[in-house]
Amino acid sequence: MIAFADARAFLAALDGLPSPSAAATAAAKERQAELTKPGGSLGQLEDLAIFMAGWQDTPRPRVDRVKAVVFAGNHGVAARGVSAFPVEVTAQMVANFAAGGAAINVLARTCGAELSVVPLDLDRPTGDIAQEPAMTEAECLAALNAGAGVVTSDTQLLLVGEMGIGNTTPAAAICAAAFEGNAGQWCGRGSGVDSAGLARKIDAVEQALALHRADCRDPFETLRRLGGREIAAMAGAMLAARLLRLPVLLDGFIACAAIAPLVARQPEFTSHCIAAHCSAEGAHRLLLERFELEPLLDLGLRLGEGSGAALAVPLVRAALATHNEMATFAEAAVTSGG
Ligand SMILES: Cc1cc2ncn([C@H]3O[C@H](COP(=O)(O)O)[C@@H](O)[C@H]3O)c2cc1C
Ligand SMILES: O=C(O)c1cccnc1
Repeated sequence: MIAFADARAFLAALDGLPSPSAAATAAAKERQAELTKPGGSLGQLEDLAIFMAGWQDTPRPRVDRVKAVVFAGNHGVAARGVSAFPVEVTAQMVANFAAGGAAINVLARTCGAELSVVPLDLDRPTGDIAQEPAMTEAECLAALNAGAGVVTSDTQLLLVGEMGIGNTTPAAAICAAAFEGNAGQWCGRGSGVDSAGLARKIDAVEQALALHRADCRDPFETLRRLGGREIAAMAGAMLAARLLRLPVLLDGFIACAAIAPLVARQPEFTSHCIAAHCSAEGAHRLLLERFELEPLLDLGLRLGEGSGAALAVPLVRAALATHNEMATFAEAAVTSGG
């Protein structure tokens, strides 16, 4: 199990990221060229199969064990009226996840992912980022480790989602700190806040940046000052996945914002990640551009919970099924091209 002893260990892990297997990548490319289709004709499905082969270190990758984890947290900044919904909804949705009635329950079932939900101190909202750091060092480390600790090496594909009323506000602040730009550029309507609420949100992010930006020297400080428990947990889980060489399907704006400080420090961080979709929250596209990732799907989703990641699982399954089960030119006695 991955755990970080302190902030330095977390940062050191980022500086020593493992790479995919070059041999398995090359073998999977070779197999793709032998399958009964014009080379490249399965487009991104071919890339997905080769990507999975590299990270699983096998020319015949599999997706039998898909794990979805949803982290939940509450935010002090939500008291500023930055969301269309009241903070109680976070805990109510956690109960809904337990009862099986949320979108992610249905989508995880549909895509054959095992779902776990990790509520993080819901009765203790983080500090209001417009006034103080969201978390102490100990709280941020605990959240990172709560995320890292759920990632196990028997998983073949990881989906990371979140639930936290108000969390598009810290997500926007994190993006601005990691990648520059002003508050307005990174703020959208989240779960549907009205124009007055959006103005309060931009104002909160501006205040948070004025207060913390100069101290956001490294990804730990950015997550601690501007993030939230579920956001830090997502970052911890996606870093642990990398250390265990597990591929990750990235969900929406908040999941991507969670790793924005890691990518700003280590641009190569996302090489174990697939952008499952592009959210309707406008800043998600900006973030994916910064990550240099092309989303697989663009369905107008703006939900989070890992919903977009779950929807991309069938594409990964299809990519691996074609890769593993198609006949080669030799097997099918089909004449290959020059
Ligand atoms: C019922 C409900 C279910 C959700 N599931 C995910 N979110 C999404 O909306 C929230 C972020 O938007 P904002 O920053 O505007 O509050 C997060 O909880 C996110 O996961 C939900 C929101 C609601 C209301
Ligand atoms: O893109 C997301 O993940 C998102 C967008 C709006 C609200 N909640 C989540």
